[in-house]
Amino acid sequence: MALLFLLWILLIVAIPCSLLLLLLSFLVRPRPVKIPIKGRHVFISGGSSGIGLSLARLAAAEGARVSILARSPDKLQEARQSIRLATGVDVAVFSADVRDAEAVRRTLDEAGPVDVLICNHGVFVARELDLYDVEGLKFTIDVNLTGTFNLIKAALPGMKNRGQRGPGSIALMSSQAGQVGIYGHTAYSASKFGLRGLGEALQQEVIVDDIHVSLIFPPNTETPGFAEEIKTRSEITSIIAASSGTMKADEVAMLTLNGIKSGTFFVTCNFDGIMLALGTASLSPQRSFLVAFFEVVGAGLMRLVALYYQWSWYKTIEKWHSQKNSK
Ligand SMILES: NC(=O)C1=CN([C@@H]2O[C@H](COP(=O)(O)OP(=O)(O)OC[C@H]3O[C@@H](n4cnc5c(N)ncnc54)[C@H](OP(=O)(O)O)[C@@H]3O)[C@@H](O)[C@H]2O)C=CC1
Ligand SMILES: CCCCCCCCCCCCCCCC(=O)[C@@H](N)CO
Repeated sequence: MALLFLLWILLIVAIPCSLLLLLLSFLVRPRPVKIPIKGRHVFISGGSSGIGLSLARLAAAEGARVSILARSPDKLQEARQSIRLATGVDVAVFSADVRDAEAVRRTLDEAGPVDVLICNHGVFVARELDLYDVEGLKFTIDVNLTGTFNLIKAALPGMKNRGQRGPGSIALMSSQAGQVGIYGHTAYSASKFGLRGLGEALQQEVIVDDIHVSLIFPPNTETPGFAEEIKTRSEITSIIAASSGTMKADEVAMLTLNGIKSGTFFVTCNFDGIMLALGTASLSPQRSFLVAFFEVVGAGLMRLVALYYQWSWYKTIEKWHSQKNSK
């Protein structure tokens, strides 16, 4: 009897799964790639603080030639000093506002050809849309989205003419708020969702140049920017964003760099991020047939988990408003 049961399991589970794995190992595109960091030019925007500073320190420690860009010259010098103290490596610093396309172009010309571009800069002021002024909405989109276009546009010619310097990478620092809309983050989520469309389209355009795109999706991360954000954001934003916990900048940086090195398109940072990636896979590229397997077999369950989170969030919103109205 037990033997029959085992045979039955083999027939209806193991064989279809094996066939699916075989099919996916043929289908997944683009093909897997490894991106070296040692001896390569890694250019990091927003590299003077938070996740970007951790990334710069990590890349320098791994033997990369590192350039960091940000607006404040003082913060850049402090960052340069802290990286030198931590790694003994002297990084190049460039002061420019990513919204200024001409300044970004001049910066990338001066920095020289880039092998790994990490578009990490970002601003995030959480506020309900009707309390946001138009300038504030425009500022968020201009920095987070248009600024990223400016960086890629300026870096791409040099990246395409790398010669025999191996595969290149363009990494876009998104957020879990770029996978699901978050209360109080209308402009921010719009800007981060925009990075996904940019990344998916760009990967199709630059695969021929052996350039590989990664999108990074951190949860709340302990950084100076986050410290500012939590001072003013709504309680609802805090409750919803807390669904995925809070990570350290060094942890996110290590996962980011590992994701870039392994050519991963969706780089997740925690278990909630893995569920989010499975739940939002849609038509995104996938290089790993194993991850593709879980995307295929897990899609239905992830939708159920997502509906639970939506139920929980709308319950929170309803409760918050009823408490506010009862005061
Ligand atoms: N912290 C978090 O909870 C999370 C952050 N992220 C994302 O990670 C990235 C880094 O965030 P985090 O480390 O927290 O941010 P920080 O505020 O700590 O650092 C932001 C960096 O970006 C630079 N920057 C900001 N605006 C511009 C601009 N217009 N031009 C050039 N550089 C600019 C800042 O330097 P300067 O001000 O001198 O220009 C600074 O170096 C962002 O894209 C953010 O959206 C994603 C998920 C969670
Ligand atoms: C399919 C099932 C999904 C289950 C998991 C859902 C959890 C989502 C939580 C979203 C948290 C968003 C944090 C944004 C952090 C951020 O970017 C701001 N701090 C500004 O930087």
